[in-house]
Order: sequence, then structure tokens, then C-alpha cells
Amino acid sequence: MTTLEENSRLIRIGRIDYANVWPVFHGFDEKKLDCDAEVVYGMPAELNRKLREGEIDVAAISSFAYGMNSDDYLLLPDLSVSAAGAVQSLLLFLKSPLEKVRFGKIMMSSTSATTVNLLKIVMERFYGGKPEYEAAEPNLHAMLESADAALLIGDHAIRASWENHGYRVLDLGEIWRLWTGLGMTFAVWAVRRDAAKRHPDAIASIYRELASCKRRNLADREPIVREAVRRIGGTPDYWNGYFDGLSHDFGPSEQAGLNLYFQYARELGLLDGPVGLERWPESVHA
Ligand SMILES: C=C(O[C@@H]1C=C(C(=O)O)C=C[C@H]1O)C(=O)O
Repeated sequence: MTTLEENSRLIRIGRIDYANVWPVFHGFDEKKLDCDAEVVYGMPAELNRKLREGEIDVAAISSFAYGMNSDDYLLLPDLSVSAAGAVQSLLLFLKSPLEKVRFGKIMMSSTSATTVNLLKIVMERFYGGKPEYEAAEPNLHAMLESADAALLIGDHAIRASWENHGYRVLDLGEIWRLWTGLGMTFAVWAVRRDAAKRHPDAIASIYRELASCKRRNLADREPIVREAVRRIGGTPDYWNGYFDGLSHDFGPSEQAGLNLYFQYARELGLLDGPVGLERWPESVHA
């Protein structure tokens, strides 16, 4: 039985605290919604856990985390963080030559789920290696003290790429494109099925606001670029190039890349079952 309190409870929305989601989230205002809602900021790995445990109801999460829990989630249509090639913020910094890295030690940012598993696919399936992996706080120099390579994502990768560190750098989006000919989806917007069922109007209101922000940000990127320069650094040219390389759609080409990633992840034993890409709201009523 659903009580009145249950129907009108606060809905929690997870927002990844990296610039790559700004083209969807910039301008998102929970006060404009037809429901009580709160935005919870976090690194992808934190939001992956909070959504899984029901601490939040709807969120941008790692696409890998969606794959792990797709029975409990639905996808908000046509929202993602994807790229058709180089991303500039999914970077493997090499202290040793690649030949040594293949069987060496790699430190991986503890904030990531999709890219750490993409790196395993690249190292093991594409490069025929078998390195040792360890999760670590995203700090390039600390990571490389005791490893041959370090994986950073998001703003951590961007800031590190601007340093004069002297390491060779591989872009995981570019490698995926070279080997598969496909793009890749790194994050999706997922809603818990139980929340979608209990609070259909609230989720509809949140979705409308996200879709409208995305439309507005696509039509005028200037405010996002200005904000990125102010908060993170770099030049307007850098950020225009960065956002040009990303897609926030989730159409047939993005889905093809993600399906192949899930297939490889299963073949390597990183994921258990097949993953269905079920969309809200159709699946709520199925
Ligand atoms: C493009 C990116 O996509 C991301 C990568 C994620 C992951 O590896 O789990 C999760 C969300 C996104 O932040 C990025 O971080 O730069």
C-alpha cells in the first residue's frame, strides 16, 4: 500500500561532479520541478553505489553500473555521456613503455566504473596483456610512485593533461574507436524501477527539466564554456573542443558501442548476465 507520505516524498537526483555532464545538467533547477527534489553531487562511483542502495532515485551513473544492475533500473531516453572517438578526459598516463605496462601495474581512479573496465578490455582483449590493477585516489603523481601507468577520468584527467608531466598519454575513447570502429557511452541517466513506479509524475517532471536543459545547452554552449574556464581553467577553445568531442544523445550509434562493450565485459567475466537497454517510461507499464 502506498501512503500519502510515500507519494509525496523527496526525490533525490544524483549529479556527477564533472564537467562532462554540464551539457545536460547546467541550468537544472530542482525548484522548478512539480515535486520535492534534492540534487546530490558526487563522483560516478559514489553515485553508482547510492543509486544501487536506493539512497538516491535517479542519477547520471557509469554505464557499467547500469549494466551491473539493469534489472533494477530504467534508462531515461536519449541522455548519456558518449563519444565517437577521443574524449580528452579518459586518459592512461604511461610512466613505463606500453610493452611493460601490459604486464605491469596500473593504478586506476577510484571514481570510475566504466573506464576501469574499458581499460581491462583494452589491455587484455586488444593488447593481449594481463596487468595488475589497483584502485587509488585520483592523484597522478601519487599513483605513479608505485605503478607503471595511471588511469584518470573526468576533470581529474583534464587537469592532469594540462600539467607538464612528460608522460605519454593514451585516450581510451580513441583506442576503443580504433579497435571497434564504434563510439562508446560512458555514463547514462538511470532511474530506479521502484521509484519510477511509485513516483511517475515526479520522474516525468525531472525528465522534462533535464531534456529542456539539454536542448537549451545545445543551442547555446557559451555559458558552460565560461563556467568551465572560471571553475576549472583552460581556454574557451579547449572547452569548445572538449564538448565538441562529446555526445549526450543515446541513439542507435551510441547503443551499438555500449552493447559491444557489455558483450566484451561479459566475455572477460567482468559482467554476469546480458544487459537489456530498457527505457523509461514504456517499461514501467510492461
Ligand atoms: C567522459 C567521461 O565519462 C565518465 C566516465 C565514467 C566512468 O568511467 O565510470 C562515469 C561517468 C563519466 O564521468 C569522463 O569521466 O571523462
